Amino acid sequence: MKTVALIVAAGKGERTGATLPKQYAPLAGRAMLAWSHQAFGDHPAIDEVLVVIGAGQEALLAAAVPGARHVTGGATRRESVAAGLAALDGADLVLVHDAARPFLSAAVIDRLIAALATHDGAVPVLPVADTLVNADGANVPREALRRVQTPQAFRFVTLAAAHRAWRGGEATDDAQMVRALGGSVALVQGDTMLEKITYPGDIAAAEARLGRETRSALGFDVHRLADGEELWLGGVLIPHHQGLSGHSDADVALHAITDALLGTIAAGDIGMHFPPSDPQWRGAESGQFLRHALSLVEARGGRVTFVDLTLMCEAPKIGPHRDTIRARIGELLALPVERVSVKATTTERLGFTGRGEGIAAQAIVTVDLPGATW
Ligand SMILES: Nc1ccn([C@@H]2O[C@H](COP(=O)(O)OP(=O)(O)OP(=O)(O)O)[C@@H](O)[C@H]2O)c(=O)n1
Ligand SMILES: C[C@](O)(CO)[C@H](O)COP(=O)(O)O
Repeated sequence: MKTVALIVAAGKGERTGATLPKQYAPLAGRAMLAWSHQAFGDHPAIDEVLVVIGAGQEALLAAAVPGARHVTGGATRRESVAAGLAALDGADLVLVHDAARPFLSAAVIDRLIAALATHDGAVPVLPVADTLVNADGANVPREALRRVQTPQAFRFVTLAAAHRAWRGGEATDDAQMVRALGGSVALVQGDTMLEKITYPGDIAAAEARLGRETRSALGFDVHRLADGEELWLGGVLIPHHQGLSGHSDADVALHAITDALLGTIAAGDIGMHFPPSDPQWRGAESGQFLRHALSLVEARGGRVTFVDLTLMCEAPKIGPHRDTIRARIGELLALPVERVSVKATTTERLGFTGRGEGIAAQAIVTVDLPGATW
């Protein structure tokens, strides 16, 4: 069973009033399209994601979702879906989704796919919460009405046939075409997070719906002191009769901060991203590891708000270098120096640090991230 997600992103987004098509506009730190693309990409039941873009939008797509598979769409949403379907070969199920509905949860995808066991199609819907009137002001009973969202899931052959057979003008969604051909379409529970971004102010409202969360994570590292090595701490070369040896320039402080930063987004550790076995990292400047971790956090719409570093050693004395180290860490993280704390302690001559065999570092990094959990 092959299940494909088709994201239609060929619109102009004219109702937002902005010149940049809305699907490429930044939303909580990344392009709107990237949110649903990742939601599909992360879902175990989705085998492939195809994006339908507007003519000439290749560069915008490459910046939003590097490497995304794509095809060029048409002048209307219906034509864009048809272009996407024509580009698919061998799909069993297809989920057609608006790039303009960025916050797609795995639960919605699950409900849609489950409903296809008994129906030709399935759409997520929400009840109407407002009192409704028609344009003349007469009340319209709302109990029987639902608001229809996307993704809309179908058996591929049914949707392709519905598009081929459609003669009814501009359909506003795909489910009505399938119903017109006699297909059954299940209504499953939608999600308020899936609201479509259409008008000015909708992006700000979506970001507010998403909220923000604060996360803190810990990093810890140790390196051995050795003769004939340079001593780099926090990106600063410290004059000392010994230096640290090990991975890269063995800057134990930057390694601890890098691990903490990776920890805030559960992105593994420094060794995973920069394997010590890889000769290109021998003697390398550790600031680049920290900047890489920062770029991963920023790609998720996160920003660092505070760093607290503790160095554990008998010597050298850290006090005279504290402010230089703080300034360098602040520079690497684009963080005001007031948001970088550097502390040092001896271990009372106990253990390997106490015997002067090595230096240990511990860091806690706090970040502010979009509140999404998918
Ligand atoms: N020719 C079109 C028109 C729309 N869409 C996509 O269909 C979805 C829903 O359409 P809508 O919200 O109406 O987007 P736009 O057409 O871009 O908006 P506007 O009408 O304000 O220009 C969007 O993801 C949009 O990119 C598309 O792929 N091809
Ligand atoms: C497909 C859709 O999102 C379902 O609600 C909606 O019909 C798209 O409408 P638009 O006028 O193209 O924004």
